Amino acid sequence: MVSNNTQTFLAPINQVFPAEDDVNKHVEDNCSLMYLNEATLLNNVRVRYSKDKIYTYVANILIAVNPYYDIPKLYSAETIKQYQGRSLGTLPPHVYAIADKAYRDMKVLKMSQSIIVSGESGAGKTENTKFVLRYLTTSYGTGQDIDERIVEANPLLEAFGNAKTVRNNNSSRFGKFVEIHFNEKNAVVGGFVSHYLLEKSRICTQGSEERNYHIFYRLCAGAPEDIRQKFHLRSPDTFRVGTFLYLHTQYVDQ
Ligand SMILES: Nc1ncnc2c1ncn2[C@@H]1O[C@H](COP(=O)(O)OP(=O)(O)OP(=O)(O)O)[C@@H](O)[C@H]1O
Repeated sequence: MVSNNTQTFLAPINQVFPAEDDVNKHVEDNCSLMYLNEATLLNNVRVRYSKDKIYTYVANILIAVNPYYDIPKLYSAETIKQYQGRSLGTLPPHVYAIADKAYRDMKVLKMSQSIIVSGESGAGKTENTKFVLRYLTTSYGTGQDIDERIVEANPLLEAFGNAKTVRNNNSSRFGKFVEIHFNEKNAVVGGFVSHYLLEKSRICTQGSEERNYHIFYRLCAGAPEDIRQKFHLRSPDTFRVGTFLYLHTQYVDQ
């Protein structure tokens, strides 16, 4: 017999798991839960999310919930400073803490480090990857052009490889392997992005409620006159898709 104060119902014993009495209590690391099962883990993440604490650890893995709005100061310059050089777990869970751990491990172990970002469409992978890049270039850059160039390459890549889908207005339709290169003094000196499996079919056809790659609409809206003439650019509503396939291929190949 299970009771949640308002309702009592019967459940098979193999579907009933122990939980703490106070369902509003939350912890920064799921490993610290008194009872660890799927329900307590999800409840912990849910309670934290309701308090704008979108990050939770499972040891040195970070769970991020997409808040779909800008949480004040969560990614501010002050927050970046706070996380610099701090061990995982000394401050509230944050994607900056993961970035800093990777950086410190690279320095100490003198080995390349990888951060794997995974999740369903719209989970926040692209945004969190950008926060990691911003953190590393701001904290450990040389203060030269290259820092900004690494961060500012993203809008360009997104123009050609991101599109509106029914699940995400800015869905990445390609896989990305982002490298950040450091010199012997452990300062950021470069970057390299490899891309995989661009969804090329989207250039010709999109499902209803979905769109072509952002660059298509940007060109239709603001291309210089010579490009407008060359590719017969008009309003996107009247555009015949075949022409754009040629245009997109030309730009991507450059
Ligand atoms: N930490 C965050 N704070 C505020 N908004 C966020 C955050 N993470 C994600 N979002 C919002 O959610 C949207 C979708 O996130 P994002 O594009 O990162 O998902 P994704 O996992 O990369 O999806 P896809 O696999 O479709 O590319 C973003 O455009 C942004 O509006």
